[in-house]
Amino acid sequence: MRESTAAGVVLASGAGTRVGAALNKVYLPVAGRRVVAWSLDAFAAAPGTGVLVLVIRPEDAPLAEEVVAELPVPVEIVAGGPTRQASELNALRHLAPRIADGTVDSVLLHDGARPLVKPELISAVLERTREDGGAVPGLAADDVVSMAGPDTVAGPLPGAIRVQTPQGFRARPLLAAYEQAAAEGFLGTDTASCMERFSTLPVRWVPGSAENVKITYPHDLAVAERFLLR
Ligand SMILES: C[C@](O)(CO)[C@H](O)COP(=O)(O)O
Repeated sequence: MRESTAAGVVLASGAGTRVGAALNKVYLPVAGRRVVAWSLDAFAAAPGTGVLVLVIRPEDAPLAEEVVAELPVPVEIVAGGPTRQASELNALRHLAPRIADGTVDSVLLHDGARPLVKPELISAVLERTREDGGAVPGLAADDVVSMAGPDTVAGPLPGAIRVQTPQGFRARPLLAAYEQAAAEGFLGTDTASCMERFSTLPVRWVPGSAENVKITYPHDLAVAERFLLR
């Protein structure tokens, strides 16, 4: 019988303009390494993700090569597209032969800009993905989350959670959903938004981590550095 594994897909093909740096934010240094090196390392340490893919902007290829050369496991580099949706699709098409033959049974997609993800969270998402088909990490909001009008609030959104990555899905329905989304020109905010629209898989949530911050603004780098050096 053929062995199946999960694939970790780390997305590093965004522009990251909000951080205000000349360099793609995932290659900025934090706690002595580049941001994306921390993210990839967590996947390398997680049991069960036997395939690792890094999705890049072609112009970042020399930096990406430098990062993957220092990792303890092989990383497959794939060129991203103009949107997150297109980059995810490129990664899934790259994996398509292994998805078709069952070698890759699940795919976990992760923001390269979340360097504090822990192998334990990756494992929790993978376990729930294998059980139910789809899983994301979520954090209950500490503050009230309200719908905002132009200058008023329209009441709390009950049960709101903050969604993080990695987001995991069974590989075959994931690829099928992304192909259908591409045919219909759909642009999602994250993997779950595409799956909610184009698949019948439930998207479960597992407890995320307050430390699993996303580098979006300059101050996020300082926060991440403090956590990583601890
Ligand atoms: C996927 C995500 O991390 C969920 O919170 C988030 O949507 C990514 O946002 P970005 O603007 O693409 O960094």
